[in-house]
Amino acid sequence: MTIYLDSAIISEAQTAKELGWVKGITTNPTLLSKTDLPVETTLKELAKLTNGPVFYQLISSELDEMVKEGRKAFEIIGYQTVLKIPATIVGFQAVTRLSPEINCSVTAIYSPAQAAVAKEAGAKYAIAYVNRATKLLGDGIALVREMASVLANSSTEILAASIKSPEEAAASLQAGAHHLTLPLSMLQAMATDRLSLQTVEDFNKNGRGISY
Ligand SMILES: O=C[C@H](O)COP(=O)(O)O
Repeated sequence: MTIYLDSAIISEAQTAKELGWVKGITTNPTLLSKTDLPVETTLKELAKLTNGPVFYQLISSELDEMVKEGRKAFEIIGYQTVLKIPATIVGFQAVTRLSPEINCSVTAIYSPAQAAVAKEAGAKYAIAYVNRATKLLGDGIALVREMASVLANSSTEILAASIKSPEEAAASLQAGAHHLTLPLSMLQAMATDRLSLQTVEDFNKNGRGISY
């Protein structure tokens, strides 16, 4: 299992790096629009702040343009590149073209059938937007479970995105997601429990330890 930061803000990537257990960064066009830096600069800086993958989502919608954009992203980010390619007919064509040379994910999957196509196209990751699916379809966790069933025994891994609570993050993993991507606030929330803080306070109040 791997947990990624879902952000294009450099200071957030720095904070996530300092957390130590965040293993990569996912972006999308909306997240990239939240910084004034040129996209190329942002992607290069994000890549410096993680040893893991940096996900870049293609914005072109025509096949040859998508292939060009994907190769350009690889030139900018390098070996850490994972392309996010939308789950559309042309998107799956682009995955088929690009996956032999660059790691690809299929993003915005809303059905187990699309997950099956992502696998056949050669995607390394199938991305489920859990909370959006709950809002649009009724049960985003069920979508992850159905995708896990379809992708069992394949090398295509499920990345759960659009997570709005620690409970939703844990439920996604229980349903079969291999990885999570979360905004910084959600990463911090996942690591925090009021009872843990209370318990530690109880131990430390009258407790003893080594001098250093
Ligand atoms: O790109 C993936 C994001 O995790 C989607 O999250 P969102 O539903 O909050 O936009």
